[in-house]
Amino acid sequence: MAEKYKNMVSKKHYLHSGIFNQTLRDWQSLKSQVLPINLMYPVFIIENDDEVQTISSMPGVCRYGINKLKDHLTVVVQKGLTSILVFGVIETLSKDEHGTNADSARNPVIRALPKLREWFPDLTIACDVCLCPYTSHGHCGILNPNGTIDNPSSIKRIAEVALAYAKAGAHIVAPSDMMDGRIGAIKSLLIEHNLQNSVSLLSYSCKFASNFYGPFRDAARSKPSFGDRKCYQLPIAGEGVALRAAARDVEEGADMLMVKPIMAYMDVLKQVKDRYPEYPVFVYQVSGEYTMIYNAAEKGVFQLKPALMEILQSYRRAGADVIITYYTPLILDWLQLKHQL
Ligand SMILES: NCC(=O)CCC(=O)O
Ligand SMILES: [Zn+2]
Ligand SMILES: [Zn+2]
Repeated sequence: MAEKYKNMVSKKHYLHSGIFNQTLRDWQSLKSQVLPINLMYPVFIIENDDEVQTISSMPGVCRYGINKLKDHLTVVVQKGLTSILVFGVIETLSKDEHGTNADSARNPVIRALPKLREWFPDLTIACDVCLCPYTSHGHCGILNPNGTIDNPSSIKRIAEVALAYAKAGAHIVAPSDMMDGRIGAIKSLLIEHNLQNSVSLLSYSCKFASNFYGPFRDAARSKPSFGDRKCYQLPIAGEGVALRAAARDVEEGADMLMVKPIMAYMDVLKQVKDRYPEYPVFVYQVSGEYTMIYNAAEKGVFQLKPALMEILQSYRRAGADVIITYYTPLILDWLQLKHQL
């Protein structure tokens, strides 16, 4: 008999009464909603304006020449896309010690920015700022002859590249290099050029030396030719140094912060958001996370849509304001469908 269990739940401890239909469930979850404004879409731009290249390590993701990117983005913008994060990828242009082609006139991002601004006047455009896709050694900064980071030269160069993207039309510059002092260097240079009111600075403040970047290095042709990035990207278990990195970037003038990757770093996200509630916090669902989820769905571990929405809502619940994800076009499709119901 269940009789004796009848009065076991006190009045205020019934939870079912708050969640028995979808609207009620949504009300319990409003702060973790995923809307178009919460998504930023990373795109790879190549030199040949009329080419599309598939990326074998990232099924469903392509690199686009600017004319092809126009067609692709036109569709996604119609579905509600609000922002993109642009990466340049070079093939025939040369790579050297200083990453000369990061901001040369022939750089695909420099060439694309004015066109993107013209074609998509309501789209907010962020540019990843780093040297690794453009240096002969594939590291994110300038190196000393012994292979260590030359930090002063690196931040001078990174700031120059950020300024070039800003001048070419980027609304947001997003340095991912992890050199010490780059946020301050970029902010000062932007102010010097009177861009303090029109260009925003999104810091990859907590970027870890992760195992999840593999497919991206193939996508962006940015693999280091020797060594690894452990001397400048954060140690994976380094909670304290990650929080110091966020604090420093706030101090140096970042407008927005980031935690990257995210799946294995949600505790860091939570702490960063709790410490800096007044700053928008971005998370980057990186290439390895993208591909891992894709492959799991392919193998029937779960259905892509409900599982991915569960993952994205968990990032919002943990404090993410914006999620940078290669799944953005697909998610926007789903969100549109939901509104048509
Ligand atoms: N600055 C971008 C990366 O370092 C990697 C992103 C990814 O793996 O998707
Ligand atoms: Zn880099
Ligand atoms: Zn990077």
